[in-house]
Amino acid sequence: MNPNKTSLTQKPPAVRQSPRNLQKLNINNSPSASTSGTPSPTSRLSISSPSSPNPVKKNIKRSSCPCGRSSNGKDWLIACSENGCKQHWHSSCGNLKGENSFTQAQVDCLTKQWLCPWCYTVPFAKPGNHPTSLNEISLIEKALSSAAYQNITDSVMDVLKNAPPAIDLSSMETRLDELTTEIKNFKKTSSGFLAPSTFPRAPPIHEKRDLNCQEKPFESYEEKFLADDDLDSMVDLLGYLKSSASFLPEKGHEVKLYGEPYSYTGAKDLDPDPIPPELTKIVDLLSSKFSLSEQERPNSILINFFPATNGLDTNNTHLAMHSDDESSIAADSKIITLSIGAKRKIKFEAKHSNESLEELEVSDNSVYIMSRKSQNWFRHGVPPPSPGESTEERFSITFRCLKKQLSRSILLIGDSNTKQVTFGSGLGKVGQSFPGKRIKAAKVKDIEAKDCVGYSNIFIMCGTNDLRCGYISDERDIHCVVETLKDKLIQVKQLCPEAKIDFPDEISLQCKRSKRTVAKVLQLKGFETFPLLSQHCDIEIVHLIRDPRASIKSRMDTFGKFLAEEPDVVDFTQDHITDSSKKICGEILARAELIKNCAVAKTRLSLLYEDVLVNPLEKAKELFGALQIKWREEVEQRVNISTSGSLSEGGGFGTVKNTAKLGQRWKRDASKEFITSVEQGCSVLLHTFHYTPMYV
Ligand SMILES: O=C(O)CCC(=O)C(=O)O
Ligand SMILES: [Fe+2]
Repeated sequence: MNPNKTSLTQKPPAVRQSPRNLQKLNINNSPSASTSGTPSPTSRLSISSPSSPNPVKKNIKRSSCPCGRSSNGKDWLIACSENGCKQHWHSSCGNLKGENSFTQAQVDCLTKQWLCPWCYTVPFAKPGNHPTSLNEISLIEKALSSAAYQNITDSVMDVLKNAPPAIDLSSMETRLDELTTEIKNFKKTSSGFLAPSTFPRAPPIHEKRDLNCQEKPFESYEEKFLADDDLDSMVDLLGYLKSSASFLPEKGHEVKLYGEPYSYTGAKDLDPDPIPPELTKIVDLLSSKFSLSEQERPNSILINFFPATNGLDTNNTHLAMHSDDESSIAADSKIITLSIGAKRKIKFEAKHSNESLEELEVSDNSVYIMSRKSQNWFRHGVPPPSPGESTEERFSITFRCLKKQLSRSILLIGDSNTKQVTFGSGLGKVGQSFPGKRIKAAKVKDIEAKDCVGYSNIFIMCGTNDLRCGYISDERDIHCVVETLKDKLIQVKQLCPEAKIDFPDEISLQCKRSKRTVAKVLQLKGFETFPLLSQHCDIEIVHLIRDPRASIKSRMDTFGKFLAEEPDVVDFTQDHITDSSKKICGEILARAELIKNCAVAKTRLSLLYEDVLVNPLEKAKELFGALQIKWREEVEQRVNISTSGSLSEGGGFGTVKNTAKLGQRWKRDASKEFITSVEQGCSVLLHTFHYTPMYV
């Protein structure tokens, strides 16, 4: 929880410093001129009332509001930024209701390009320009109805009221720089981050890097394992291998491999022989005795031969400390070792602390079992006998379950967006060539490093839900999410150093070619602080707006059954759809307004999702143009390929879609009752962005 939450709703102090081009009423010095020049039509603040009268300006003093009244110092007096105007207005007369909740920095930012009711012109396009605009009614008229505007204004004020107090931007900037470097470094090396600096909020929740596990260094040990007959045939096989010089030397011992090729550090290229009948019999015995499934059945057998020593050269009979942590060994399998010959000690140690653990003394005809997972926490080895100590020869026959394609194994840890990815065999499933599984983690805190053990590729796809939460109110909360994710990634990296780890770019992505950092933000609460941020960062905003009937349907389908688990999700039961839709649309409109008014952002662009789906190439070019990114042939090909497939290609996560059909799918899937409820709740948004209602 955000420890500062309560302070966010506190009333601002009674005495405030006057911001640039703002003055308290009754103070008579003239305002400083706006520095922003004439804004483009799309950058105009549209929360002023367009139906205000247009009184003659001449007789009104510039330092006082056209209403001619005093607000006794309770209201801000705001100067219009239009060069030829510069008229001052009480914020409430200028339809900036609730302005007392503004922090000074917010007022400063918002008023840079504020246009008063006299100068403001409507930024919306004429009806008929949008492909979904089928009727000829004057949408402008509808959009300009004062009720609609009041609704928007209220939404904006709602958001602003919950805005955080003014932040020490210089320290925030430092922290942001650090964070950018941290993310860059982490992406590059997938290792250490900088220590958190003095960031002006309660420190992020640093979860304990808990690398403890439920695994034991070895699971079981059993003596007198083979019956006499099986033992005799094993001894015969080992004698034959020795006499036929079949073992290949390694440091401190010799080896012979059967079955699936097993490669490990320090191994010469071992050319395996097929598993002989004597060993197949033992594999059968192990499988039934330890109830191994077909997926865990050993298919690779490595025999180690430890020569005898009379105590003179004890270093010729040992196996160095190591872990059998190769990704080719099935994640959930067991490593089983049968010992034949002299009694020897097996040493274990904890990898992350280097602590030595209890030794296991293995005798002739005994079996000990280690889990594959335990290999990421523990090392094991066969130490040489003490100098002067003599020992007879020993063989260890080690059984493993290997699969070549496991070197591409995948663990997908993700939120509900990933639930469509299914592993296994068959059409539409991932698994034939990329075996693996999905583990649910709705939020970053749910990521468990121990789940990653044994997988070659780890995809972590969650974070969106964290950013949507009610307690996210500004950048510092986002930092907390980033810090938690960072901690989790470090844990995973520590535990699975060999695994390739990838995580979503919901939070940030570096584009080297265009030298930009891209942040994809989904319904981010606290977006209103972006104007503040953008004073210190070079910000370009692309706002993608989607038909609320489609997006609410999609949210309902995704979260419908997660309501209890994710309390921040709005209520989508039929009786509440209208209210929930109203709330969602209010937030979207408020965000649209804030983006439009973010005077300092270099570029602001609004795109309708449906337009992008219908004309992907044209819209992509428009986007590249607006952001001044060079259009390239490869991009054109990419857009064409990914937007002209069949609708279902690749399933929900496919990267090829027939986008033209996609945008209209909600009409097929949603009921009339549902659409009607959403249209009732979203009438303002539908009209504002020229979506044609079906039933309301
Ligand atoms: O000989 C033993 O008991 C251990 C063998 C082993 O660790 C290995 O083959 O990887
Ligand atoms: Fe081993």
